[in-house]
Amino acid sequence: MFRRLRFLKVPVLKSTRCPEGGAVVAKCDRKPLASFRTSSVQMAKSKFEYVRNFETDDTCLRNCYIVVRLDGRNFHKFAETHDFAKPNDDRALGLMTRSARSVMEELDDIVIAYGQSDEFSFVFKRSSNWFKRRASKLMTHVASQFSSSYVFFWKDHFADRPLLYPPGFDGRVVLYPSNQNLRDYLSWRQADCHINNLYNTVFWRLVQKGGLSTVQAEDRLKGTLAADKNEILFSEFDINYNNEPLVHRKGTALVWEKADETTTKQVRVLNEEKEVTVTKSRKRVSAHHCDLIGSRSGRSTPTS
Ligand SMILES: Nc1nc2c(ncn2[C@@H]2O[C@H](COP(=O)(O)OP(=O)(O)OP(=O)(O)O)[C@@H](O)[C@H]2O)c(=O)[nH]1
Ligand SMILES: [Mg+2]
Ligand SMILES: [Mg+2]
Repeated sequence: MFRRLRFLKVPVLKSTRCPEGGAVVAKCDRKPLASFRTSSVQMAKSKFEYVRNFETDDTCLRNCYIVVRLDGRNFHKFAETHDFAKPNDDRALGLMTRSARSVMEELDDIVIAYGQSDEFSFVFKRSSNWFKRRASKLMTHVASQFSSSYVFFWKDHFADRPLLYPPGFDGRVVLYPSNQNLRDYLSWRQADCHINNLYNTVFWRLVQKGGLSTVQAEDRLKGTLAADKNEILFSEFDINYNNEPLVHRKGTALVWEKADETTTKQVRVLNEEKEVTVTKSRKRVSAHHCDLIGSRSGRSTPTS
């Protein structure tokens, strides 16, 4: 440490006694501290400043939707370690949604978010100039707000299950220049939700109720189409896949919606206390489990 200081030629401070009170004061045996600061500031502006040029410009192209997608790191293991229910754990899905809601409420310009399994996508409006559209700033703010919320709200969703280690989420930024591209992106993520959920629903039925081992269930489902899986569920387990919970089949979309909030207030009118009701229209994040794209009338009723 001291060797490093010597190398940097930092002035060495010596302690000395005040003649009056005996207090220890610092004394510099080279330049006064103020002049050292001035010269180091000058150096930072001149000699060292070139290092800034190593930073790459990651400004997102204007006029595009900016999508930040997060995905849980090694959540296969995380789900096993924390005994997530198979194939869907509603506590875990609720916690993902709670964390995504926090991202939307705390950060600017997110118009819609969509999540399923261990992932969530956040769509920034095309005109957003938040953090000068710098991809790294946007992505890291989303990832850190989401991760800290996931840990912060864990106990609200897993009351009797302690968090055993800190989870992590990776992030990526993708730009979509047209409405159609964005619609297709969201459709793609929702199709992924559907395909995985159908597979997982049949797979775990075969294991949990059908008495197959995981290897046998995998073999049974090899090469099957969606119609075959629906048929197995219906004929062997009396399950109509279309009646499975929407949140599992469609994932969760978060959007801003206006809602009226009514409060009561005490006011003094002509020296008399009166109670009045005040209604204000506020924007709040609401969750939907529906077809994101497709029939315009396919919107389901909000669940929260
Ligand atoms: N049991 C259970 N597991 C879940 C649930 N949600 C997510 N998972 C697990 O999380 C995994 C998410 O898949 P991926 O994101 O592709 O894989 P990963 O293990 O997170 O690996 P990386 O994302 O590559 O780090 C699933 O395969 C499940 O194992 C759930 O509700 N219940
Ligand atoms: Mg993952
Ligand atoms: Mg995933």
